[in-house]
Amino acid sequence: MPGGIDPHTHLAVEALNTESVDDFFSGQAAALAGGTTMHIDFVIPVNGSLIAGLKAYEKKAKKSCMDYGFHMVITKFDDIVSRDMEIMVKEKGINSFKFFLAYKGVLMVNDELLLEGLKRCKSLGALAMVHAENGDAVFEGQKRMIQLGITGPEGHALSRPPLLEGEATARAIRLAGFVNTPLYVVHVMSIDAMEEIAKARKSGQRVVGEPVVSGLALDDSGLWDSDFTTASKYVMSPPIRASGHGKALQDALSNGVLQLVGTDHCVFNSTQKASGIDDFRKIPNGVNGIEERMHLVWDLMVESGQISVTDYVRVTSTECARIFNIYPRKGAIIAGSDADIIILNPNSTFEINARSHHSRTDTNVYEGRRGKGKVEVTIAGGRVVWENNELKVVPGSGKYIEMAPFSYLFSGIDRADASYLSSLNAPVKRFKSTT
Ligand SMILES: NC(=O)NCCC(=O)O
Ligand SMILES: [Zn+2]
Repeated sequence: MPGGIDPHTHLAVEALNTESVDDFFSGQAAALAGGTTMHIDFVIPVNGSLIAGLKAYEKKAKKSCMDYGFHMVITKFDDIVSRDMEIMVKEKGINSFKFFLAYKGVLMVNDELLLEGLKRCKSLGALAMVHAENGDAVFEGQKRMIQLGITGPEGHALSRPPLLEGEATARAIRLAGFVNTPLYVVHVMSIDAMEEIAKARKSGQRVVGEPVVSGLALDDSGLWDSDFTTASKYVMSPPIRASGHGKALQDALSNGVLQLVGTDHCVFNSTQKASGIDDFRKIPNGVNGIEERMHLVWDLMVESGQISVTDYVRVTSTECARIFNIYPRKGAIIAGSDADIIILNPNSTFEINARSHHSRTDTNVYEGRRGKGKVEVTIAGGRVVWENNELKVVPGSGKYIEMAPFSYLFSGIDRADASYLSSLNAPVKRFKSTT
């Protein structure tokens, strides 16, 4: 089958945080060992400059051992950002931008900025992505937990409940509908958010919902573990939810309400996580998943009979290639496409643990998990890079994949705009009556 494409990773963020290029490569090695042959990574601008941000990331990525692409994060909006967004799309091969509705005072954008961003994305044919949690309310929830004396990792989940994810998802969807531009909701973690996506899609709105493997496979019980190292490894945002949400997200993936599976892979080791030992607000957010995604999605969804093998290929590879406009170069095994191929043995078993995984991080949120369906061979660009449990990666062999704007999600948007305009019956030509 075609190699996996992970639409949502933060390997470069990890490497920037630790100033260690090795962390970027260890994440990539993990990806290849897990059957993912391309990842799309988030670039967070340095000092608000998209161009400087991209340069910093490009430096890290030079010795990449696998194919990769970039999304770009927008944290402010002015004429310079607007121009830089155009450069990113027209010259740098970036066709999506992420807006954080959470992380108040750091990355969060308000509705005015989100609207400006949505309009700019639409004009460039770029896909707007949202991290959907109400950051103002999260801030309030965090204060509430601290006042209650809840300073440990469980306070993270308690301070940002599903309703805040549902609210922000609904708001982003409505604003994207108002602008009439496609919207991609990253890391959908709750029933509340999923139901907003279901409603919008039913009405015909172009909304893509991305569950991540942690949201599908885990529940929040780990956050209540009495060992801080164990509990803190599960801290990510939106939080891993109470039991019941994961199964609902699985159902939504199998019935088409949600379209593709990402990881949001963004790991911090236990020393980094320990910076929040006295205050959950200081625990860096993020969990692993890039090595586990293909295995766990197979085991959870195919082995259990919830989706077909064809649907597995769609949600782990093909749909991502189509949304980010790189199909059929990626996401397919046909003449002319890159020879990114994996062999997954459905009868072979896997067991996950931090001792044997390929990321440099020292914990794994799936520790001890066993299942069926193991990637035995990974071929990237026609070269075997993983076989007999052995990695054969060559630094520098990975290519930067440019992604063109105006994916299929934009087709017909202009006609919908035209019919909206003709439906207005305005402006009304008026005369002023004389009395
Ligand atoms: N999700 C998370 O906790 N970490 C990565 C950054 C983000 O996507 O919010
Ligand atoms: Zn996010």
